[in-house]
Amino acid sequence: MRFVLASQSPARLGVLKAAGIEPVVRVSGVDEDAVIAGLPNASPEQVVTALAEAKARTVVGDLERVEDAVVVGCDSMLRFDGQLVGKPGTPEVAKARWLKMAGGEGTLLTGHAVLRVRHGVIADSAIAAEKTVVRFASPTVAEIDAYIATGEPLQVAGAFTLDSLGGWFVDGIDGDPSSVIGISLPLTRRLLSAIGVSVTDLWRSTK
Ligand SMILES: Nc1nc2c(ncn2[C@@H]2O[C@H](COP(=O)(O)OP(=O)(O)OP(=O)(O)O)[C@@H](O)[C@H]2O)c(=O)[nH]1
Repeated sequence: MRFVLASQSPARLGVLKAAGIEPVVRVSGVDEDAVIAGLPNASPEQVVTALAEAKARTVVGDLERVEDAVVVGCDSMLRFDGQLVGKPGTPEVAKARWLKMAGGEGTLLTGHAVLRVRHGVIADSAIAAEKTVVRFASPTVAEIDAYIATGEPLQVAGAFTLDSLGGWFVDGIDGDPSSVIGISLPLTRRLLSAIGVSVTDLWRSTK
């Protein structure tokens, strides 16, 4: 069975490979702003699951010659201070966010879409969001500036990482750590089971 990760995220790929999966990567290139614009009254969970599903569905057409595949799409955003935010985009936005985040907490939501695809046709799907509460430390302004200068915060949802430089500034989490990094292993296991796939079988499968 082919396992297709519809994401450019090196972190998602790393989590899956460390957990015994050898995904084929197919970047969806979905216009996330366009999807969000079409969801004016959606809840945060609805936004991240809609984005995850859009990403997964986008790559299905490439699989016409594949008899049996699983396609996984994900999307991560941070709910903080009453807002749902993705990547900061600029150093200025990253700094403004960190000045607010320091000493506080937010909820990192990751939407997951798991599709069963046979010869390019979606045979089954399972979609859900995982939530992890993140308690931020209180870095100094100089530490925030140094962190932003590395460029890392600009590449990630919520302008922080758990497993890289940002880890110095996270006091703790309540919930699934893999979901914060980009893909929840326990939730993905449950979604795979819902479409008739046992994750342990995937450990032995090749690309
Ligand atoms: N390493 C790491 N990456 C994180 C963390 N939190 C969020 N990210 C990354 O931030 C990015 C969130 O943006 P998304 O829009 O979900 O995904 P993307 O990177 O744009 O890639 P696509 O799935 O192709 O859209 C993902 O690459 C996540 O892996 C973290 O704690 N650690």
